[in-house]
Amino acid sequence: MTPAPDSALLSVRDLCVRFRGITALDGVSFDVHRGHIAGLIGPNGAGKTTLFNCLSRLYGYAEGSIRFDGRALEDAPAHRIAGLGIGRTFQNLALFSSMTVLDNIKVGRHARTRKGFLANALRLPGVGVEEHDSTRRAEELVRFLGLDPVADKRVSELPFGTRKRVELGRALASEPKLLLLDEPAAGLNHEEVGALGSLIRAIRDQFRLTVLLVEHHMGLVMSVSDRVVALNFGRKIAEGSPAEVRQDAGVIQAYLGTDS
Ligand SMILES: Nc1ncnc2c1ncn2[C@@H]1O[C@H](COP(=O)(O)OP(=O)(O)OP(=O)(O)O)[C@@H](O)[C@H]1O
Repeated sequence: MTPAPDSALLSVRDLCVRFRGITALDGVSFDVHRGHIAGLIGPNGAGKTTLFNCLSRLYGYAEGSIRFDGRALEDAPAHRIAGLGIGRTFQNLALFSSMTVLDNIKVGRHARTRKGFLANALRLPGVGVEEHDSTRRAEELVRFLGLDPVADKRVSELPFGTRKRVELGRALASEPKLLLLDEPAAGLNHEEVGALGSLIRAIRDQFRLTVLLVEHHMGLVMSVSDRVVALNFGRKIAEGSPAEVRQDAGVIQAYLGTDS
């Protein structure tokens, strides 16, 4: 049965993560609906990256559960996450800097192919058809992201903003149902942030995916998100439309860092 378009793709329930004495997440629950762009905000140390790391299975959690696309994420090891349909970008870019733009995007594709990265690298039998398909899909992404002029350039030669787009391409190449964006605006200039907002919406519409975005740039989060979840000291302090969360007294207080 095809799920209703507004049903939850991701359900986080009562999530708790502790690191030797620090409670990084303390009973966090929220849903992200299919086709939505959801923003996750909070001051430094609020627990946003910890939550992302739980979704990528890089961190385990002491209590709680995460359901993704109808299955418990606890059952999936970290190396299966991309294959399940969760793609991710990182605060510090995760790219092979001596490889070309096109090849970096193709690496992301290998989570989708049967033979995988190693078989392709070793040119084992049967990789030809998959290789052709991967190249074609990577080229489509290069065009979509406006990276054609630099497709054959090494990533190390490119400006930071362009490298961030390459990382988006790598994450999209695995055809995720859920795209996790970890501070995509960090290090970008004003114009680039404006273009990023339009790009995130275009990605959601073109690839019919769901986006969860951790971001400090309030202008970007509030303009692209359908829903916003706010964390502070590991707890959810607000959830709602961007307008509701922007006006929430607890959120304002958390950002101002004052009780007054
Ligand atoms: N691997 C770890 N070991 C110990 N403590 C950690 C670890 N990862 C996170 N923490 C702690 O958990 C809390 C939440 O950190 P987290 O990085 O998730 O916050 P954040 O909201 O992403 O912050 P920022 O916006 O600064 O990136 C912090 O107190 C942090 O020091």
